[in-house]
Amino acid sequence: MPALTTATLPSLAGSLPVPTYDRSGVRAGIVHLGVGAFHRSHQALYVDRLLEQGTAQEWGFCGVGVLPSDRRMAEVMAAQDCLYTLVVRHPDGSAEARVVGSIVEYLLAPDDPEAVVEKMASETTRIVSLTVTEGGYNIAATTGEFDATDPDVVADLRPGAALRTSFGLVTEALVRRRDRGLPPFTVVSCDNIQHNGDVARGSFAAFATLRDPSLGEWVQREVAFPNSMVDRITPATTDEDRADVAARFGVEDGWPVVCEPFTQWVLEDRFPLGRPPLEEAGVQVVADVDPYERMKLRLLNAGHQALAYLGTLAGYRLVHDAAQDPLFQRLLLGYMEEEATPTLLPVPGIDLDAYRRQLLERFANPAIRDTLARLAFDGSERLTKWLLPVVRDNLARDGEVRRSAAVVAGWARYSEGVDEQGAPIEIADRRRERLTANARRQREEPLAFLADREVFGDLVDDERFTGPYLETLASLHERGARATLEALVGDPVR
Ligand SMILES: NC(=O)c1ccc[n+]([C@@H]2O[C@H](COP(=O)([O-])OP(=O)(O)OC[C@H]3O[C@@H](n4cnc5c(N)ncnc54)[C@H](O)[C@@H]3O)[C@@H](O)[C@H]2O)c1
Ligand SMILES: O=P(O)(O)OC[C@@H](O)[C@@H](O)[C@H](O)[C@H](O)CO
Repeated sequence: MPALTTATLPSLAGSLPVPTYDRSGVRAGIVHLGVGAFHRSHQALYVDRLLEQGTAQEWGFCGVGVLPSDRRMAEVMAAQDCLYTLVVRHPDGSAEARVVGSIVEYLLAPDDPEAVVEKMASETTRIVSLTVTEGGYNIAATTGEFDATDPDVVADLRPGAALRTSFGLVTEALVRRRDRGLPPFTVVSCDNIQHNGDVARGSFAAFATLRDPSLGEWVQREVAFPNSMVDRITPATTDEDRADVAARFGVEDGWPVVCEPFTQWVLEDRFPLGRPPLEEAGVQVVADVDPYERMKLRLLNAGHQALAYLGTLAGYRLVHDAAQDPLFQRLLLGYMEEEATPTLLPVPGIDLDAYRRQLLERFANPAIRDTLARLAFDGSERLTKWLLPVVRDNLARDGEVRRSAAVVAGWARYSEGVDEQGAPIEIADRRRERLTANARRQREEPLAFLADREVFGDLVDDERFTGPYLETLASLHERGARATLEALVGDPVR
């Protein structure tokens, strides 16, 4: 079976679509930091479509791995000439795939930070895009301030340091451009954060200010950070996925990507140095992304949080298994309709009822085999940024918070690190030690988990929230997740 490389593309063309454009003529006008599953199922595919249409030769990607853990990706990228297979899986079990060619270079920053900085500083780079996860912006959960105490950030501020962080690399590249009389590139965050462009601006400007206050002002003033909403459920690739790609499409790919059919990208049009004609590939280019972001983060991503912890406690491990359970469908629909939706802004062109129902179907897609563990990863960076804003908005308007409180109580119970059968739960969270220590005290001190003000702010002081929270937590301890949910969600799915 042929391994995926430029040389084998012609022989693969009979089994699946491969790039028909001349990749050697594609220039990397975009440097992307954080080439993981999502970048490869989403942004890289949109540009791949444009390359097929012949309208983006200046806009290929140079991928960058910022962390040492990106070494495996660097090896696969090197072995496969940056090519990979993207597999779209439908609920009926059918799948289609294509080989994506829009990433034309890849650099691993820990091996050669200077090469990464020079790539971004070069005149041909006009956009730097990011999928570095919610934690990648170093924003403290409750203060919303940049965390300058992070050891890697501190190291990157030392003159002459081998740069380790996105902040260090991007800022150094901006300084070089400024010194060379080149305009700054546009920075596009594609992470799941409300106002992701504004948050990126805040973090990069805060880091630049630590280097030199006038540099921080310059970043604030001169660098464009458009906001974006991005959506496509993309699980982590498994060995079964690799075997499936080999069996179905006859190609040996070291790191294919699997995703759902749905995809959406809503983007603000602030690109002083230009951009690819993304609307020709299906991107919605709008003046204000805020309503779209809010809708997606509060319905989809907070909905994922509702499945992650309570679903695991109820014995599920895969997202679709939990999402097909009528109890969870009622929980999700009730949360979305009665708690999240009243906190949304009007969303142009979107029928929210249809959107919610489509979400339930997307979650229930059995072909994706997404894991609850992926959704539960780093809950202190996710649940806090997606679900807690819904709670705070509802408390401000005297709205409903019962289901949100149950989800937080589910997270508290989950953080004890032992499931209802006594088996260990692996807590993967940067604040793991604190979270588990607090959770393990809560049988004696029921508010111990919620009292962590760095994570929850002053929610612990509001009885309208602590009331349903404590009730659910006690029920989870006494009766378990299923019985708790049965008592919580009454209405059948309409
Ligand atoms: N997977 C999805 O379904 C999906 C959908 C929409 C948006 N997103 C966004 O994309 C992000 C990445 O998701 P993914 O599925 O590609 O994950 P992934 O684990 O496959 O890849 C994450 C990448 O980010 C890098 N990274 C992590 N922390 C970093 C840091 N502090 N500094 C620099 N780089 C860092 C990793 O090294 C890796 O390259 C998510 O956190 C989310 O914000 C994901
Ligand atoms: O990727 P994260 O860690 O930000 O969040 C986990 C999931 O909720 C997320 O990846 C969704 O699958 C995605 O946002 C769908 O577009």
